[in-house]
Amino acid sequence: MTNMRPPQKSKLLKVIILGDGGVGKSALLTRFVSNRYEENNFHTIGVEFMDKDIAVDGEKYTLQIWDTAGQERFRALRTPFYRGSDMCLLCYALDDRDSLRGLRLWRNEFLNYADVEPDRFPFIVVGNKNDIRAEKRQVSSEDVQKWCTEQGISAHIETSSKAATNVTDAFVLALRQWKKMECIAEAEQRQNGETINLTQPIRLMQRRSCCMGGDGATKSADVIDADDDDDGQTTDAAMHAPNAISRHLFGQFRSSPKAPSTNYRL
Ligand SMILES: Nc1nc2c(ncn2[C@@H]2O[C@H](COP(=O)(O)OP(=O)(O)OP(=O)(O)O)[C@@H](O)[C@H]2O)c(=O)[nH]1
Repeated sequence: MTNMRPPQKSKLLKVIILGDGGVGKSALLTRFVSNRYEENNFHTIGVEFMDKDIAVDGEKYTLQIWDTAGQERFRALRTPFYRGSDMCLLCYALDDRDSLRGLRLWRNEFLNYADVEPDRFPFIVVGNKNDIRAEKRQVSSEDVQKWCTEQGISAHIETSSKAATNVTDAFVLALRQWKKMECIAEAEQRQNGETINLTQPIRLMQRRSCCMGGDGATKSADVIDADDDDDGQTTDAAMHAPNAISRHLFGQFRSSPKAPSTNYRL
């Protein structure tokens, strides 16, 4: 006999990162999962995913994060992988005004192929490259706030994969948005008198299909505990590079180099 609770199983959640080519989606994923940054990244072709364990508010999650090709010509390669996503990071670069405007198309493309309810799906907006010099910045906090309000998105955050700023926070923010949506869905189910399966996340959205990577995914060796900090903020310094990381590619790379703030208290 023991009083010990059985080890808590972590929930597997599929996260998708969308945005124009070159805004830094792959850099964000690499920084989050393996705490590395490369100046000369390759364009993604198709999609690739990596897993990362994270603990938020005392609960464990495995985030299966899908990085997609931002270039228009790879549309057909990326869209089949949208279904089954639990949350979406819409990513733009702070030195590229057009990449913020482009998020409307990204959101529409996602809604179209993922077949989810627009008002019930956890989107967050991520402004990457906030390490750039002030004179290079093309998007102000007011611009992004206005855009988010127009689109009905309640959370945005600025990050820098290069300087390792707010990267973990961006994923925690998305996770908290997902939890918020789950709570709303659960409350609605209760109101409607439906049976709630407490072992499963509540799904308002169309569910995942063949695109999940399952057990074959390589996971980072370390676990981020987003609750560790005294002030409730997560920090990238809390991350450690894992021993062996590999990406699961659903396309290939081609080798051509390319050229903190949030509205949300975590
Ligand atoms: N200054 C700065 N540059 C960054 C940052 N993140 C990425 N970059 C630069 O932006 C380039 C493109 O980054 P990627 O991560 O490949 O962009 P992507 O959005 O994945 O691009 P696609 O694969 O074409 O969709 C990198 O090679 C870096 O030079 C950042 O936080 N700050």
